[in-house]
Amino acid sequence: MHDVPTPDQIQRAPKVLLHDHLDGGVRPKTVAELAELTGYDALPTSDVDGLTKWFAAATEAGSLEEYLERFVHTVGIMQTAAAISRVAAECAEDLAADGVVYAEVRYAPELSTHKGLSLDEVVEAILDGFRQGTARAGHSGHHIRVGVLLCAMRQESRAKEIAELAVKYRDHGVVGFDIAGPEAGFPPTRSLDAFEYLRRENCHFTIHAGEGFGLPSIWEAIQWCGAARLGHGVRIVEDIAVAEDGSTRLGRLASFVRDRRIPLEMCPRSNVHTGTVSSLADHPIALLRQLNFRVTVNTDNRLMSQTSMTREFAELAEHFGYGLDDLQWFTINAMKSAFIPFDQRLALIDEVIKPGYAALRSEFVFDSVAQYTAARR
Ligand SMILES: O=c1[nH]cnc2c1ncn2[C@@H]1O[C@H](CO)[C@@H](O)[C@H]1O
Ligand SMILES: [Zn+2]
Repeated sequence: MHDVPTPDQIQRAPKVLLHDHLDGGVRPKTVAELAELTGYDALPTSDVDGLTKWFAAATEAGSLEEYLERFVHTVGIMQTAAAISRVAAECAEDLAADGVVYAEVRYAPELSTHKGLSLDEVVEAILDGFRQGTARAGHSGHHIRVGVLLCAMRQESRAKEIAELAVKYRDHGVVGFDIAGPEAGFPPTRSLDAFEYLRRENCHFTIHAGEGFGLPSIWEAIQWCGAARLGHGVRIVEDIAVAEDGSTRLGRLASFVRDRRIPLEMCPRSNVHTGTVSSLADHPIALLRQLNFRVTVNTDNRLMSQTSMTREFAELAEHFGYGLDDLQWFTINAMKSAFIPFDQRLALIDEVIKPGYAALRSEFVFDSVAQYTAARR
C-alpha cells in the first residue's frame, strides 16, 4: 500500500500535458472582457458566473458533437491578434500555476480568420502570447515550457494548408500537427495528403482517434496516416477481450499500439462528458495502465470539462488508488512522448520531473519519522 498523495501535493507535483485545446481553456472573465473589447455580441450572457455555467453545460453533452457546440463563443472572441495573444498568455500562466512544467497546447488557426486575420497572423499571435505568458509565469516562480500544435478541422478541407503552416513555424514554437472536430464521418484518411506531406517533411503529428468513432479510426490514424500519438485513443479497449477470470487478450491492433509504445493522450473527464466512457470509475485508463500501454493523462478542455491536471490526477488517485509513483509514471510517459528534441525531453525528466517527485516522496519519509517518534513518546 503506498502513501496517498494530498491534493496539495498533486498540485505541486511536476506535470506534463500533451493534449489541451487553447479555445477549450479560456477564463470565463476573459471571454466576457474580450467580447466587450472586440464587439462580439453573441454571448448568451455577459455575466461571468452565467458564462461559467453555460460552458460547463458541456459536461452534460453526452456526445462529441454536442460537446463541440460549446466552442462557438471562445472561438467568437478569438478573432483579433491581441485577443488571441491574451488567451495564450493566460493559458501558460494558468497551466504553470497548476504545476504543469511542459505543455503542448493545440488550436485550429482557421477558426480565427473570420474577421480578416491571416493564418500566419493567427499563429504569430499564439506564439507571441505563449512567450509573454511563460515569461510572466517564470517571474512568479512557476516555470513552464509550452509548444504549439496546429490543428486542422476534420470536417473542413484545409489540412494540407495547415500542415504547411506547421512546417513553416516549426523552428518558432510549433512542435506538431493534429486534426480535431467531429470524428464520425470524417476519417483520418480524408486528410491523407496532409499526413503524407508531414512525413516527407519529418514533422511530428498526433491524430484525434478512438473518441467519437472506434477501431477503424485508430487503425487509419496509425497504419494509413502514420500518427506518432493518438488523441484519446480510448476506444482501443474495443480490441481487448477481458475474460470472467480477469485474464485479457489483445487483438492485433491493440497489440500493435502497445508494442510500438504509441502514446495514448487520455483525457478522462472529457471522455465522460462526450459520452465516450460512462463514468470515471469505468474509465479504461486503469486497464490500459495495468497492461502497460503508454498512457498519458490530459485535460482536453479545462473550461468545458471544468478540469485541470491537478483535478484529473486527483480523481484518478481517488478512483484507482494511484500514488505518487503512478503519477510520476504518467508524467514520464508524457514527457517521453513530447514532440521536442529527445535531449530536451531527457533534461526535463532528469532535472525537473524526477527530482520533483523525489522531493514529494521525502515528505512521506519525514511524516513517517514524525509518526514513529510520536508513537514512542
Ligand atoms: O475532444 C475533442 N475531440 C475533437 N475535437 C475537439 C475536442 N475538443 C476540442 N475539439 C475541437 O478542436 C478545436 C480546436 O481546438 C475546437 O474548436 C474544437 O472544435
Ligand atoms: Zn482534444
